[in-house]
Amino acid sequence: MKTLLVCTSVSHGNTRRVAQAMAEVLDARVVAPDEVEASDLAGYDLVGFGSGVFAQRMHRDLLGFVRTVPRSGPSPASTAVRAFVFATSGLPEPAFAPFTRPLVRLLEGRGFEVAGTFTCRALDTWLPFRLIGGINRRRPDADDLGAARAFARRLTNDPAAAGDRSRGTDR
Ligand SMILES: Cc1cc2nc3c(=O)[nH]c(=O)nc-3n(C[C@H](O)[C@H](O)[C@H](O)COP(=O)(O)O)c2cc1C
Repeated sequence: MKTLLVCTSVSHGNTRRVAQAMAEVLDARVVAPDEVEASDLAGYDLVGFGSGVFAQRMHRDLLGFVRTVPRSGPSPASTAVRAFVFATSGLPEPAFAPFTRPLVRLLEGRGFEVAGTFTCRALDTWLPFRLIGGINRRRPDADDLGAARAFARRLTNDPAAAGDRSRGTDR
């Protein structure tokens, strides 16, 4: 299964660490949005999209990249490419408004079949938290990365994992 992970990780490299853990399982390459063209995505069976959360939203570079994919999908000739979304955040994800939901909808509008989402908490030094040395220090930790690997494994084992939603270690 040819897999690519597109990841924007600008604050502490938190999401990149999660991406690397998934990439090991999926035997995938991890790239930043400016290292890939939207049309390249048609050549993959599975594409993961991940970033940190900023002002309640996933990173604008990642969202902007997905918007460059035509509404008809990465390639008019291709069948739907499977995708998944992953995010790291300082604060817990609100159940009523998942951080990943806008990107999932954007991807679905661009012809992707979204197989699941993964979120976990991670070091956050946003202004008020910087005063106390940040929150979630040392995260993502071994449990978080283990949960990321398990999520990736489910994507390989179960091609019909549609709707799989993992909140990582949920703590
Ligand atoms: C300017 C700024 C704004 C942030 N806004 C939020 C937010 O709204 N909600 C949240 O849960 N975390 C927020 N965070 C924390 C980041 O989402 C978290 O640190 C994330 O793991 C960063 O990922 P990265 O290191 O891969 O860029 C913010 C961090 C910064 C620096």
